[in-house]
Amino acid sequence: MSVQNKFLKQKSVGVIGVPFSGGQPRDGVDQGPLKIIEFGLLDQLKELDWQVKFDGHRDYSLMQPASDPPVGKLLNARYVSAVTESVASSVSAHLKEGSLALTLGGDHSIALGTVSGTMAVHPDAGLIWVDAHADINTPETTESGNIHGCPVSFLLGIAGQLKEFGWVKPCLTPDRLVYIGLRDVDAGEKKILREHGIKAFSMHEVDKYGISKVVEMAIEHVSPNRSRPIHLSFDVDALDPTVAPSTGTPVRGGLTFREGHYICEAIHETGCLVSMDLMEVNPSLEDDQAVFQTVTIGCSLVRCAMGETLL
Ligand SMILES: NC(=[NH2+])NCCC[C@H](N)C(=O)O
Ligand SMILES: [Mn+2]
Ligand SMILES: [Mn+2]
Repeated sequence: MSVQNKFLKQKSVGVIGVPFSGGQPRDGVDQGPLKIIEFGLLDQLKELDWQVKFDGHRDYSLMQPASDPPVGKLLNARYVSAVTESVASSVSAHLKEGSLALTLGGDHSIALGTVSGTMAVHPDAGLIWVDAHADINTPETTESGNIHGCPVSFLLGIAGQLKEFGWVKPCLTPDRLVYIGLRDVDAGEKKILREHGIKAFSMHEVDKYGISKVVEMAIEHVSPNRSRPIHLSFDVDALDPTVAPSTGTPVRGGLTFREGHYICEAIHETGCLVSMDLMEVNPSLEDDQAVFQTVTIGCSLVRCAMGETLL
């Protein structure tokens, strides 16, 4: 059974490859989008009857400033800011045309751009963040200084005013955010989640209620009665490292293959998905078999979110 999307004008998708790794220290995650496209994702989406518009892999390295000293603890702040600002306008452009926006990372700092771009067009959209990590550190709480651990705090407007990120508008409210898959949350992040009353289903809740109940509750939270558009930001490290090994910050005890796919299938069934990120696939980590496995799963997660069914 195919599901009609309530918020798209046509069954078309704009695909944005963001070969960027500046939000964290490990090289190779910038090769994620190239591998995913090489693996045939665009043809796979065409087979699902999507009209596919691929922006090409932009060379964001041209945006790297000659000098980018730390801003407080934050590393590569100017570079991350410039790249994500540009990603935001790419995402907005596709959404304004009535297409779905699909962004392939790259590290998760890129979601600062994708979510900003989505909210610019759909200001009431809900955000489902599937990840082992909450990525909600502020410039104050971050221990690593890696901005891929911080995008959500910027989106919520709790990161404080940094002139380097002057373009970022607080576009997200705590009631339109939900997490699935958390299991490695920093002490400062736990405090933020608590203080802002942010809904989060950690692996504990996945064990307790099962994935179908968790996803149902998560969807109902951000899009009551399927009333709001949904942005899905999927960090591949939400999956267990035995399932998706090639990623920069793996954490054991993650989602199974089916749990990850179930999330995407259920979100497709809402008919509300307008924007999706697939982040943190790093094809330079682990052996060829592991890379193949991770890239394959990345593609199948996207296909499921875009309507592939088992029957
Ligand atoms: N997108 C990710 N993989 N984030 C990992 C973040 C890890 C840690 N919480 C940090 O702030 O650095
Ligand atoms: Mn993560
Ligand atoms: Mn993440």
